[in-house]
Amino acid sequence: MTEVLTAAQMRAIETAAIASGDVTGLELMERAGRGVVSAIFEEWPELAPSWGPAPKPPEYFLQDDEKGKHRAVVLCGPGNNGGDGFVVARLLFAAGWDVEVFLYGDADKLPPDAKANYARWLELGRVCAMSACTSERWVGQPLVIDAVFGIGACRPLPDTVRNVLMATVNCPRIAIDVPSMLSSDTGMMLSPMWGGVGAARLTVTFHTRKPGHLLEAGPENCGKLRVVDIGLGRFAVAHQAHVRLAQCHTIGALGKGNGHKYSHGHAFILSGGIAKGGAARLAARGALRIGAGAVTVGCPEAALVENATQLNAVMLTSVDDAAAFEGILEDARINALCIGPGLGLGAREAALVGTVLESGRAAVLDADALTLLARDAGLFAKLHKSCVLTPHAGEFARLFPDIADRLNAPATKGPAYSKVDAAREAAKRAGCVVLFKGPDTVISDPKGRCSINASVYARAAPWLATAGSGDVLAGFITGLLARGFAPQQAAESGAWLHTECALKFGPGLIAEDLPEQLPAVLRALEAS
Ligand SMILES: NC(=O)C1=CN([C@@H]2O[C@H](COP(=O)(O)OP(=O)(O)OC[C@H]3O[C@@H](n4cnc5c(N)ncnc54)[C@H](O)[C@@H]3O)[C@@H](O)[C@H]2O)[C@@H](O)CC1
Ligand SMILES: [K+]
Repeated sequence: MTEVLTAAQMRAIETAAIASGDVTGLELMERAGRGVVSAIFEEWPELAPSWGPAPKPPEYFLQDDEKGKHRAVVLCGPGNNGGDGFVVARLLFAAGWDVEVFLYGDADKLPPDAKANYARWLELGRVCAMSACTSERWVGQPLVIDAVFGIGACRPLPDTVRNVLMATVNCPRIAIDVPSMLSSDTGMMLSPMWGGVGAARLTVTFHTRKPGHLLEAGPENCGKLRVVDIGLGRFAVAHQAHVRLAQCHTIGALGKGNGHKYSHGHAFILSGGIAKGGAARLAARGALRIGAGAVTVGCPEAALVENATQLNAVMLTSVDDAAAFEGILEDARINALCIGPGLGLGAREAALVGTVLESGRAAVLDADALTLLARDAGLFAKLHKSCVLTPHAGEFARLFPDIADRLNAPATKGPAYSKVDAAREAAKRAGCVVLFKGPDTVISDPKGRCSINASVYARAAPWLATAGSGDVLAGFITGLLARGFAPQQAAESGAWLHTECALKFGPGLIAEDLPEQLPAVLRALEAS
């Protein structure tokens, strides 16, 4: 499932499923609880009930010496996340575990399905108040089930809950749906936790990933992430509101068929002056490798010799000023532009940004071009729907200071404002695609169509944090624009391929390596 759903969308789907008569809320809660227990046993098969000789448990799961039982402590909250917790408690108990349950909140005020499962648990064991969950409980490191808050968490944790969660630091903790101190819409910590003690070992969520699993502090706090199917597949949310996981679009379109080089597009990369050309050259290499038929670097006359010694398949021409560039753009075959990497921030460069935008051609604006846009509202106003902006967090804050402030403000009440919301608002204001970079890159078009390229979990590629890697990304997107990809698809596919190239190379990666991984990555993609 490539959809990523917010809390509100998840609730809408649940409501639609129940209204259809297909399933009750109680049944969904049962499926959720069963899914959590199955995920635990799949993750640690040695804990699953077995008819054979008792397998040796991992060291961190205490076996009660007398009874030989595994031990779990289930921390339940006042909503349906707590309800899932009561189901898990019952199922672990049925599997022969020793289970203790604590509740934050008033049992009389539990929502109906949670209350039903609370009552079922009471037939098997006790429920104590969260304030009675004292530290001796954690001796021997029982399995901790965090069912305090799920998608309903929207403000800082109550002290009682925060203290209990902090005290479980040495225990394996399984978060139901989302770790309780994390906003499922934003991935931001609702309450600070010292030195990562909030991190779960495993998070089991339902139906789809939520933005908070992928954005900001989410990945480092979820541990492993598992998505459990609870049978909501046929209930959809309105398409415009969708956020999807980024993917590579229409890879078939990158095949070269029988065309000649110019039928595969001509990308033009503008460069800075002497000793500043490396970034543009990296972008050019990326554009060429990803499939643009021809790529040209344009630099000031004084930098021609330097660039000529470094470029072969990439063509080179001098662009001393905006007037010269206007002349070059009379060649209608130039169909994608890239400006910003290593560009500089002077008058020549600002004028060039203006020419790029006035040409109406598909264009990637990165690095220094973003700073120039932030400085000049007149330039910003020239952005159009064939542009792609590729800011990292600092550049984003310069371009959209009010949006960045809103994004960084602590959440005190829901619904929270996420990196997805920020990218959408920025794209709408700019009137073009915005690719907001990070390990959790968010790509949005002005209509709010949005995807997340998450280089996290199995796709974590920390080696991408290397000088010049953003220049290559700008080149990838420019190359895809030259091949005729729509801006949103070019940005999304470029970001996805960028991560894949980093994964293919692995540790030790430098920016030059990225384009060189593309042939193998594209071949594998074609084969799949
Ligand atoms: N939506 C669905 O399709 C399904 C939801 N299920 C479970 O239901 C959960 C959502 O349940 P709810 O909507 O009841 O939400 P939660 O159980 O996440 O929490 C909501 C309750 O906690 C309170 N609360 C939130 N933050 C608080 C804070 N910091 N301090 C004190 N109180 C706080 C809220 O006021 C509300 O009473 C999901 O996360 C999931 O675990 C599952 O049972 C299966 C299906
Ligand atoms: K939780």
